[in-house]
Amino acid sequence: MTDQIIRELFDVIEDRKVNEPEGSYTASLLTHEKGQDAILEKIGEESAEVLLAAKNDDRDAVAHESADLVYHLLVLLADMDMDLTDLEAELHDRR
Ligand SMILES: N=c1c2ncn([C@@H]3O[C@H](COP(=O)(O)OP(=O)(O)OP(=O)(O)O)[C@@H](O)[C@H]3O)c2ncn1[C@@H]1O[C@H](COP(=O)(O)O)[C@@H](O)[C@H]1O
Repeated sequence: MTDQIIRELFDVIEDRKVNEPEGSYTASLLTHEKGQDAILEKIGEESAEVLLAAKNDDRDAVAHESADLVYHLLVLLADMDMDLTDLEAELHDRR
């Protein structure tokens, strides 16, 4: 289930990268004038929001901000022409 939704999300992100549809937040990040820094800034922001939510013991907010963080990490992988299998391989190697 978790595997599947992450794969689905990554496929959408890759589609946005190729097709750059109007109004796509993902496409706007991937084509941002700041380049990769735009994505890295979001990862920094979302990480801080996860920390804040955890410090406030707010489980709903931790879930919400973690989803934002995972999404932006996947955008970074796509930006770097990496595949989800790169991440999966790394996680498997640690088992
Ligand atoms: N999973 C996400 C996703 N998570 C976060 N975001 C965006 O990331 C931004 C987060 O930045 P901020 O925290 O500054 O924004 P915010 O308004 O405070 O939002 P929240 O903290 O309340 O999330 C918001 O604009 C969110 O809309 C996402 N945008 C898109 N997706 C997925 O990507 C798909 C394609 O989206 P488009 O590229 O827009 O078509 C969507 O169908 C979703 O499945």
